[in-house]
Amino acid sequence: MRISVVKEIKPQETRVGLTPAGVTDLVQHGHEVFVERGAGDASAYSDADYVAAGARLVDQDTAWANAELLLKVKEPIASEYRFLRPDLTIFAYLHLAANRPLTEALVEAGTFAIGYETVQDDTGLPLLTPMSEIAGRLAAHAAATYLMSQFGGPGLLLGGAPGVAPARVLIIGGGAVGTNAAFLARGMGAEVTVLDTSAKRIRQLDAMFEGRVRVLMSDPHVLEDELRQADVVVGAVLVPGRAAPKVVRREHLGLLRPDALLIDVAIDQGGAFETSRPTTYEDPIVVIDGLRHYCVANMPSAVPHTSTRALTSVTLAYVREMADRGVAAAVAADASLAAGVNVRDGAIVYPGVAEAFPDLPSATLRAG
Ligand SMILES: NC(=O)C1=CN([C@@H]2O[C@H](COP(=O)(O)OP(=O)(O)OC[C@H]3O[C@@H](n4cnc5c(N)ncnc54)[C@H](O)[C@@H]3O)[C@@H](O)[C@H]2O)C=CC1
Ligand SMILES: CC(=O)C(=O)O
Ligand SMILES: [Mg+2]
Repeated sequence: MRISVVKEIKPQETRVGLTPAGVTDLVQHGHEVFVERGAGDASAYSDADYVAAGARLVDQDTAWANAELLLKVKEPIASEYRFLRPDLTIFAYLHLAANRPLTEALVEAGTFAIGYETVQDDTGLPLLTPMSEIAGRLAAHAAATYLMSQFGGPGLLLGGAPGVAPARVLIIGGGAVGTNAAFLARGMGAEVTVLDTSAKRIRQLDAMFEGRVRVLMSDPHVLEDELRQADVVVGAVLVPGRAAPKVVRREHLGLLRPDALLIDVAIDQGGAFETSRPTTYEDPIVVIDGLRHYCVANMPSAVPHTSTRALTSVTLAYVREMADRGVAAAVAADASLAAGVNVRDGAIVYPGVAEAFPDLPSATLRAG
């Protein structure tokens, strides 16, 4: 199969969709791999590394034109829509339920679109989890940084000091993001509370944290009480493939301290806070209703050396499966991969996306 890797052009996106080791693997399986010049630079992979691994270097247009299967990290942005076509499969984070223009573009082009974030196996979301783990850890870094005076914060040290109270971090959603944010924030000495709505998950977290983190079942009263006390609130909820539930509503903001920091990691699915708007690393914080919101939709791009490796380590097996069998046959044979299919043959086939855009064409995913 002809597989292409393009350079990410979303602002400040530094990851790349395949490492040179991944190229070697695919070439050994008899596939042709095209890599856009410079695609790996920010992840410390040079063009020479890709050539040594067996890839052919090409320009952007050629990479898109040659591809049967196109690997990316982030969703295509508007200037890339012109490359979408029916005989193309795209494998990337798509987050379509929060992105109507891209959903329309994929439907109109008839592109076969598989979102990393909805591939689902019996362990959960294997292609989302590594980036969630990284983003969760980075959320603790962001909390520590933006509580400091020099970064516009109230001047609080996350872990406090001997005899002085630590900061209070409220994490809403105790999955991969929430757990990793909690571990790191707790490790830095913060007083951490995690809210979730799944009794099963709450039991797991309770056992995992052994009393070092408060783990509470969320309900409207608990949420309001916790918001009143928080210095930092982290949005980390997910209902796979669907637009994020708006857990913190505009009217809740009045409960918060005026210098509280809101970090909405769930922004890629539309955000867990009603007031959130996506930001980038160029300007991560936006002040809305007087409160600082940190809403970077590609947090792992701050650490591309870590996150590019983590991403290829989980995507490669699926890429190899599609390349070896053909995309349609691989999807028909593997229910985990089939769960990743969001748009196919000009119709939305992922229920959570169809629900977000009821007026766009949708169909039930068929085998083959
Ligand atoms: N901004 C960024 O750069 C990144 C964002 N993400 C996003 O972070 C979000 C969370 O991802 P994961 O932790 O992997 O998901 P997950 O599925 O591991 O965890 C989500 C948790 O939220 C809980 N939940 C659902 N509805 C809730 C509600 N109303 N109140 C409280 N808890 C609720 C679930 O029970 C679950 O435990 C996703 O939208 C994901 O795409 C992930 C990686 C990077
Ligand atoms: C999950 C995702 O959207 C990211 O890593 O940027
Ligand atoms: Mg994202």
